[in-house]
Amino acid sequence: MIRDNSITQAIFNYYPQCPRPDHVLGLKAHTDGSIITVNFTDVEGLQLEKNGVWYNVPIISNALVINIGDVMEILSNGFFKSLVHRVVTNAEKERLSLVLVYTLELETQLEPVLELVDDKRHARYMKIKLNDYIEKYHDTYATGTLAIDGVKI
Ligand SMILES: O=C(O)CCC(=O)C(=O)O
Ligand SMILES: [Fe+2]
Repeated sequence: MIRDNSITQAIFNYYPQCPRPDHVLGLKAHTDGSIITVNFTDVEGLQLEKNGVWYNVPIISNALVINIGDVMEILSNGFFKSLVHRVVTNAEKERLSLVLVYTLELETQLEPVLELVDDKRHARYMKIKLNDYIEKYHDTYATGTLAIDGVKI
């Protein structure tokens, strides 16, 4: 499924020092629209959400943080969950992260892989072309909802 035209994006995120971290987020809550995202940073700020609680992702020297993205959630029929995460700002330090976003060819039809669908476990995500999913992703990002919720059956 991952072919020559599969897309990998490298994104540098820069978060300047912020005098009011209690008022300003670095990046609002979202899931990634990727298969996986690899994140390299050496300053805290990334948080993930579980059951309504935000947890700090610790910095481990020279370690990468790997996030599961929406495409993996769809392909795995929900076995792997795409994580909601955000970045908070910091009054003392600026922060830089390098994020590698791995995804598929834009023409790929996303749907749960057939081996993970049977009578007992029906497909939990509707079929959608990656291109169309990305369009939904940008629309929902702007409105603060999650694209993945819109393709659940
Ligand atoms: O800056 C970070 O650590 C995370 C950035 C992020 O979540 C993203 O680019 O999707
Ligand atoms: Fe992200």
